[in-house]
Amino acid sequence: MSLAASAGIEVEGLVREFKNGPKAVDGIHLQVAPGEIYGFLGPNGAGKSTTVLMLTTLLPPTAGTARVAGHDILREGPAVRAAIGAALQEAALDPLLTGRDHMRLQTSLQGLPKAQRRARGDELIERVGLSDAADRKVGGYSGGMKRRLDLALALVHSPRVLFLDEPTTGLDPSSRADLWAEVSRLAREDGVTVFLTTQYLEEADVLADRVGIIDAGHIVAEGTPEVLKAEIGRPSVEAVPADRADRDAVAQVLSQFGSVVPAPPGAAAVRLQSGEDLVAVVRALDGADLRVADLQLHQPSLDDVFLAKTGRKLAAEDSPVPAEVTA
Ligand SMILES: Nc1ncnc2c1ncn2[C@@H]1O[C@H](COP(=O)(O)OP(=O)(O)OP(=O)(O)O)[C@@H](O)[C@H]1O
Repeated sequence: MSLAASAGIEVEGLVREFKNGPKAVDGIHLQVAPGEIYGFLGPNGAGKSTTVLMLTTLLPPTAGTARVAGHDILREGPAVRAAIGAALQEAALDPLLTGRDHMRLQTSLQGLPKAQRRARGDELIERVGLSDAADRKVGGYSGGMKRRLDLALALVHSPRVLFLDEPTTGLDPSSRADLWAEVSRLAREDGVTVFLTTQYLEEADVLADRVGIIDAGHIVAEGTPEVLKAEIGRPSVEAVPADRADRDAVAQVLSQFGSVVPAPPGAAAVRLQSGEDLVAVVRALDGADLRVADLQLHQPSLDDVFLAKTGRKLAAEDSPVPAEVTA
């Protein structure tokens, strides 16, 4: 078995049809390499959770199969479950137990030797930033704290593959950024393969090495966020001259770098011929003795990708971008 197969995910023609319901997942193929963060992006009802339930062996597929960490989800369920960790949408937390109680139960359920349970629980509680709240009942935790505890519980047995189903839905930007940083660290430092579903464009964009966009049970686009966006179109650059009277002169200089696109009053913009041109634009403006108050590069977004593939916008409202992620 190849290394890729042993710690990654390989999905072949996976289908799930619900009785009297839709074909929630309609023949998807995908591969996730070991240590890769794969962002599974799609609107409500696209088939993301159904896919995760099948890959974690909680729901049998109608057709097709998959190998997770080298094990077939149909024939080797126990081996799959031993290799994976999962934080799903319905976190099974008991409001009357503390965070530390949950860790104690989970370390025991996962069969950790008694002598190691306490230390492993404390280590993970600290890693997800819950040390101060560890002895409080979970009923009093915020949504973000519950998500973080859920992540810690999923990590108890050091899984090689981690499934996160919409891990940051409903979280405030700072809790979201904390969780992104931890997921990023798990992949980069510990080599954990991460399959993460999300409705948030920025989450997929910032966190995922590769993104699969799912709509109505079909994967409509797949690739690195950069490549997907590059397929849609080149970035545009918009300049606001320091002196409004220079607008036409600035537009003239910009036009050497691409085709003119609409810009707000007082500004000029072009769609660049290549993504590398911003420095050249600055030099050219400088060379023409034109000062700019603002110069911005607008990259096409994953929403543009979704729009191009499905004819619809993915999200009317999206999450704000957290300040920093330590990727
Ligand atoms: N148990 C079920 N019985 C019947 N239909 C179902 C069942 N579970 C999911 N579906 C349907 O399958 C489709 C895909 O649902 P799924 O939960 O996988 O989507 P999702 O992309 O995870 O959406 P969300 O972002 O809302 O969680 C939806 O139309 C949903 O209504």
